[in-house]
Amino acid sequence: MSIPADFKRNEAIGLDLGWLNHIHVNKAAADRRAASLANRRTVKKEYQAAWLVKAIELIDLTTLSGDDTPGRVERLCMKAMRPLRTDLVEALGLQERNLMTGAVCVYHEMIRHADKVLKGRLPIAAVSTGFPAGLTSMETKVREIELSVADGAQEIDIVITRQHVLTGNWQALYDEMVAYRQACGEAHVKAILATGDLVTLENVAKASMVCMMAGADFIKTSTGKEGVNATIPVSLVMVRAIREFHERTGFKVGYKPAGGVSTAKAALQYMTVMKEELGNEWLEPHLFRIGASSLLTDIERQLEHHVTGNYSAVHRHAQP
Ligand SMILES: O=C[C@H](O)COP(=O)(O)O
Repeated sequence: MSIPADFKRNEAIGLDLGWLNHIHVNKAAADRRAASLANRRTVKKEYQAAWLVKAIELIDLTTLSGDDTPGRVERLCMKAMRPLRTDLVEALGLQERNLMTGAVCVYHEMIRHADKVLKGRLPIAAVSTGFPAGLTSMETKVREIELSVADGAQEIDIVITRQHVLTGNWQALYDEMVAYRQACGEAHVKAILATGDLVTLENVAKASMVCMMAGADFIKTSTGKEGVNATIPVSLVMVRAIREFHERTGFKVGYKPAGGVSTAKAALQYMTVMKEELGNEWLEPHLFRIGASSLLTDIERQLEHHVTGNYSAVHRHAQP
């Protein structure tokens, strides 16, 4: 992932409870705006193909299953480095682009297997801090981050302690996020809010803001394991928090919807949210990722349809 040379990484600015108390979310308005974005006619033909190619570069290609094996992770990494079949790359004129996904995302135990294949050509993101529930001890969680960084993860996807949000204990959320960011060192940290557990959009907005105040590089919706994962209304609330944080502090924080984003159409919707709410700068991998295990397969099918006019069966596309 290339980060612009003048990019200034977010840092802890202190917990501002006054700012937090002024955060309110109009749910009806967020739902209406989300519906209008979701129903909008998306870009067509060549433009759509270009957006889908771009979407590939934004994917954190993910496998987070209890039955993950070194072999599966190695196949995932090969796919991340060569996400499209050669005939499609040629037909789309992408030979010079060196197309790859944004990163791969795995459990700690799989970092070294990913590293064997990727050899630094793509970032490895490791989920951490007792993913997905986040209910191990603080000491264990911080150590887990340190071990993943030592094994070669350049990005750490932490899960927040949901009870801090549900009980309004913003100081505790701030403190844990500061500790995680510190343990990450140079590795970038994505704060998974597990929005499906947070009950209200106002909680989502406040948790987003506290994590950014504590130095999160990215805020991310979900682990993929909650009952409800990424949605457009939640995304609107989170990207608007990012916009407000940028306006007030000058820091640019990234966004990662994750969980259940499995179709090209959904990817285009999330890209539209980013473009309309934050602008083109937030359509680059240092500020936007889509966490997904099966999205790439659908994008490849849609691009094949663009090239040949036909859809192939899902099983014809190499899957990790
Ligand atoms: O962080 C990424 C998610 O765990 C992936 O979820 P998914 O398998 O629904 O695409």
